[in-house]
Amino acid sequence: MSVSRNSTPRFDPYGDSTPAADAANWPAPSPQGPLDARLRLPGSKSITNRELVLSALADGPSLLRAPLHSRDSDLMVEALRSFGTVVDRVAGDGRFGPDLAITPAEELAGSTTIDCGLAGTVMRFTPPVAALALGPTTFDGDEGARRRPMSTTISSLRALGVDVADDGLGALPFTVHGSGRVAGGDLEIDASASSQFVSGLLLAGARFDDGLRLTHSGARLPSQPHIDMTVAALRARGVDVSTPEPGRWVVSPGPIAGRTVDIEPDLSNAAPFLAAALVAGGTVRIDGWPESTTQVGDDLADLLPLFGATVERVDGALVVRGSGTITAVTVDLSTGGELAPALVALATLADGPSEITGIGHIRHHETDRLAALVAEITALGGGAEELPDGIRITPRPMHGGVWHSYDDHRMATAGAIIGLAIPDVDIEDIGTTAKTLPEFPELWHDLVRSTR
Ligand SMILES: O=C(O)C1=C[C@@H](OP(=O)(O)O)[C@@H](O)[C@H](O)C1
Ligand SMILES: C=C(OP(=O)(O)O)C(=O)O
Repeated sequence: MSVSRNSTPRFDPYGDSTPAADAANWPAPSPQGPLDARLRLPGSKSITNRELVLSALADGPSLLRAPLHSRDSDLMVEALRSFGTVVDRVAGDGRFGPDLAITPAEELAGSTTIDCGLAGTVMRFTPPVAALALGPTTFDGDEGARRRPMSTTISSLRALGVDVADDGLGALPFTVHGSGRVAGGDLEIDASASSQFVSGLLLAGARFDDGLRLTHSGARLPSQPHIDMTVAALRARGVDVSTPEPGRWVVSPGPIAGRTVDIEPDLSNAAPFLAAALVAGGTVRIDGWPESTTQVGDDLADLLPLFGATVERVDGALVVRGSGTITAVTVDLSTGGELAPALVALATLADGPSEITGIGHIRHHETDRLAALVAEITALGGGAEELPDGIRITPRPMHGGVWHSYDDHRMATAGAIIGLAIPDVDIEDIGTTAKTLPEFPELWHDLVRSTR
């Protein structure tokens, strides 16, 4: 496959429009016919990183079975180790790497620097842990991480009486001067930029002297299922947490139990694979799909039929069939913004204009995803424009070219979806999928080769 370049200026969060070297680009494979794919996916990023934090804060050892091994989970492991948590790799079913045995530290120790990479879960979940540690912990991350909003984490810790030193920009880097304890109590925050501000505080709240009575007072709250996932994970470890009304959570002070947890496969990472059935036609079956789950990726079973798919749950698998025709949609995705890049990619190949709204906050994800999607789709000849709270996609004949990834795993996989249908799409930096799915290129090649 030849590497072709488009000359449309792209959205450039780095202020550096130098295109990546051709050598780094990955020719997106296209199938020879309808798919007949069957696969399993590695563990959920969101569950793995919650369970790692809870295991570090627990009053006894934990075992995470079939956890995710990726850049985001590795960064979380390293962060928790630097507080004194022991995390051992132990033999598991081996499919996607070892299990993790976690022994909490006797006392959490600060005096460390934590590399958050580009992981929202690390930068929003570990500062409250640092507040419980003794000594200063400095947080920093990738250049792109310094653009992600952190002011709610900083101001909420300060409101709880924790000393935090920053440069006043509400972003990384900053230093939490932990004193070994947090008084806790009442706290009002604005979590409209990310649900992770709520989850980070709830995860540590039971370890605060007075627990946590948290109220969200902003205009909207994205990603409610991710907060429900946090509440469920706490309850499974014996923490008394209630939600007396929407936007309010009460965590009683008390121990967090150690436990053995089977980590579910990552259902949000299923989005590009399932979307492929609609683009190429045929069937994609993902085994190990949980019967019930707090993962928002489960909503794909309701979302993909809107695009024209047939979806069935069969013997613990989710089976998606496409006819090769994709129906345009109008959908509010405020609960599942992380699914947006894959669904936007699908919409570029639909039979009419689509609007996906409720996702203004994804401007603060790994990159400004609305700007990045519009830039990359229009560069390949497609039609897309930003809305105040989302994106309008107007399908037009597209052509090959370089699809830029912006260090964003879901931008890279969105390009791969389009590349199933449009010849000569070359993905810049496919390696960025290692953030949550290092196996993506291999699994995608297997999917594309699975034609009947
Ligand atoms: O708590 C979590 O594990 C996540 C919450 C969501 O963040 P936002 O609320 O910032 O969208 C989601 O998009 C992200 O991928 C993971
Ligand atoms: C928004 C995402 O990640 P993060 O956990 O870094 O916020 C994502 O994975 O889509």
